[in-house]
Amino acid sequence: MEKLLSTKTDLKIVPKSYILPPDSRLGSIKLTNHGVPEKLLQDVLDVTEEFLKLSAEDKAIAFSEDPKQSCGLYTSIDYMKEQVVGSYSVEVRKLSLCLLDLIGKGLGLVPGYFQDKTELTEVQIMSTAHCPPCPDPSLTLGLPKHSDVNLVTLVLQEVEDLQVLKDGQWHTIKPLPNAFVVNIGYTLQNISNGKLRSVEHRVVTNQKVARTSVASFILPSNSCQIEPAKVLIKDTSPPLYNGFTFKDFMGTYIEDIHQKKPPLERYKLQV
Ligand SMILES: O=C(O)CCC(=O)C(=O)O
Ligand SMILES: [Fe+2]
Repeated sequence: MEKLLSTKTDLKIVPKSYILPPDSRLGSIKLTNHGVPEKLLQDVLDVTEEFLKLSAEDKAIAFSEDPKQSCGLYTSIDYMKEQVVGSYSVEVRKLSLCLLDLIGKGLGLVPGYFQDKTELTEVQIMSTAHCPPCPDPSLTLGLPKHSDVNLVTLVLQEVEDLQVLKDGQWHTIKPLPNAFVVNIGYTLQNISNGKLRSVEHRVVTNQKVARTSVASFILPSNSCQIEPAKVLIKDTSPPLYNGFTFKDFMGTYIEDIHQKKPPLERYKLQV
């Protein structure tokens, strides 16, 4: 994979095992040997944990109700920390786009499908989730059950509390050292005309250790039109979903999540 990052357009070197189907067992891929330096992975988790250990007053300085407001304050007081988070976000974006190239190849899309239409992968959001040890894990979750709204999410995790739902059963995704967990989001499910499916996941709590994870999401711009890729539509495989602008989908996604409805259901076509 290291080679891939520097020779992105030459996909002939990709071993078949990197191309679809990913992990058909659980619908969630563990990505190793990806070329992002191990030290950078550890450093970004360390910087995140340091931030979370700050006092509530210090963290409040970086707080904003506005989701468009970036949290630059903490890392910008320290050049080294800014470098870590900056380099990490660049590397993880490169890797995500590379992965989307491979997914596109696996689906039979034209080379560069995700990157040539720059609007499709214009936005990157990084988030962190922190769960302190919980005296009674049966009483609460770290993150409730959901599927991601975007194209792909790369999660760094060290503690095994991430679970995915498969055939009505929750399965724990065991962390592998220096690996990313890759989750497919609803936007990619629509583009792939259902060939790839977003996976429902949640984070449970545990009694013994605190857990911190760092997730990076690749999303379209708000005005981007999302629809099943034309090359995937044939007499034998009609479109499964209506198109939408990403902004409209974000709105209905939030509404449907609150009402516990599957967010792509209202866009489904009768076939
Ligand atoms: O913390 C994790 O392992 C998962 C995070 C996640 O699912 C999310 O932020 O959407
Ligand atoms: Fe998620």
